[in-house]
Amino acid sequence: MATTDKTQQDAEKLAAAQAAVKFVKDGDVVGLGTGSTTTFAIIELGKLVKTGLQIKAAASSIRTEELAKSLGIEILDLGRLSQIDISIDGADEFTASLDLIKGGGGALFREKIIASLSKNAIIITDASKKVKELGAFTVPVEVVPLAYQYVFDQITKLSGKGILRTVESQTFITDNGNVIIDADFGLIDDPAKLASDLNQINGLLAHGLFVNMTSKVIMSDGADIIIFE
Ligand SMILES: O=C(CO)[C@H](O)[C@H](O)COP(=O)(O)O
Repeated sequence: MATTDKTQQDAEKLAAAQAAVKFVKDGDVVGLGTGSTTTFAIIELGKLVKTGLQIKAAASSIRTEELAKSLGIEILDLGRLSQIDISIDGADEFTASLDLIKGGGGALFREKIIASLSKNAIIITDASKKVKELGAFTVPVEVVPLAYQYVFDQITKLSGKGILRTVESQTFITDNGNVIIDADFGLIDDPAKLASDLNQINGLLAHGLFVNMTSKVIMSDGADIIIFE
């Protein structure tokens, strides 16, 4: 049963993170996601590194990179990697068929590159992220600023209601210097079709629908670890 209690949710995030880091082996190149759940995993990895685990990592955001470095995890240049052994990231929603919405933290573009490079793309979540159908959470869309109105209008043509993301009344700017449109498509019957339609839009750098990109979701519901694969 999903909870909204933060302490309980944090306990679930930690449990999922601890289960996920067990899949990391000596010598691995590890892709690190962004967000509160992934933060638990990065801290667990930092502890393992201090006790001798040898890994190198690629980060999906500046804040993840800073955290990882502060814990003694060596960071590689994501743009120079052809493959990542294992990645650990969070999600805003997931279904039993491993379709995801990501990008609540605004790191979706680099997260998608990491997932694309990963042999083993692991998503960790608390129980609140499991849904029957995606779409209660809006789909984040990263847009090159000069294409903003064009992309916004294309999203409207796909029956999406877009809102420019702001933080404290200021336009949110991604680590890549772009803006985010949070697009409400209602419940999404066919995530693969919507993902493909969004992929056709020029000026749209990345969207938060992750379809066929995940090896397993490790979810904690507080009592048990449940693995979807
Ligand atoms: O996609 C993401 C960031 O771009 C995060 O993984 C997603 O928003 C979940 O975050 P949290 O673990 O804080 O709930």
